[in-house]
Amino acid sequence: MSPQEAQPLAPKAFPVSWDQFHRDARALAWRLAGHGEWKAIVCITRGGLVPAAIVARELNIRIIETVGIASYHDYTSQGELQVIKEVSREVVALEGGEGAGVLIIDDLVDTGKTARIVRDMLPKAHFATVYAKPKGRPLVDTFITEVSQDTWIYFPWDMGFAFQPPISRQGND
Ligand SMILES: O=P(O)(O)OC[C@H]1O[C@H](OP(=O)(O)OP(=O)(O)O)[C@H](O)[C@@H]1O
Ligand SMILES: O=c1[nH]c(=O)c2nc[nH]c2[nH]1
Ligand SMILES: [Mg+2]
Repeated sequence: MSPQEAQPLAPKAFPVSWDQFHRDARALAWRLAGHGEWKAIVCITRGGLVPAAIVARELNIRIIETVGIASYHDYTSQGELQVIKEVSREVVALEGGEGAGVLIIDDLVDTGKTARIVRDMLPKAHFATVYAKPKGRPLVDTFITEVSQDTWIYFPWDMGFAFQPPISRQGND
């Protein structure tokens, strides 16, 4: 089901283009560059894959691990969180364990439930997202843009070009 067909989770829309996403993810890399050397990235799939690729390229990080968490269904509701793939033991054990020297990356933090689970897996890691909503913000160490809790962020990989009716025709049907 598309977000248009479904009853959206939030009334306000924040559409993000590929250009804007690339700029924001690069801005995140600039901010993280001041924190020293990262031994590895753990990206939260699937949304964390794209920002992780951009940050890894900018900061020359070569060890990229994934943790798979899913919770949102059809863009309409958040169900029970499912851990689909755990972090490998090798990455947990880096730098003495518990995620020290590890950078966790996701596209956004919303309620913070996903972030909580991954933080508990890697309590010493640094958690970074491109976007943050107020409820999840306390769980993130570094982010770029905050949007309000009643905003739904539309990522470029979820969108395509579509005809827009003229403003004069909208709401007149
Ligand atoms: O802060 P929360 O309320 O937990 O929500 C944030 C999470 O929700 C989205 O992932 P989703 O579960 O939709 O899976 P996906 O990354 O595979 O799209 C997003 O990529 C974050 O990982
Ligand atoms: O595409 C998305 N946009 C959002 O605002 C959001 N919040 C949780 N999960 C999300 N996925
Ligand atoms: Mg996700």
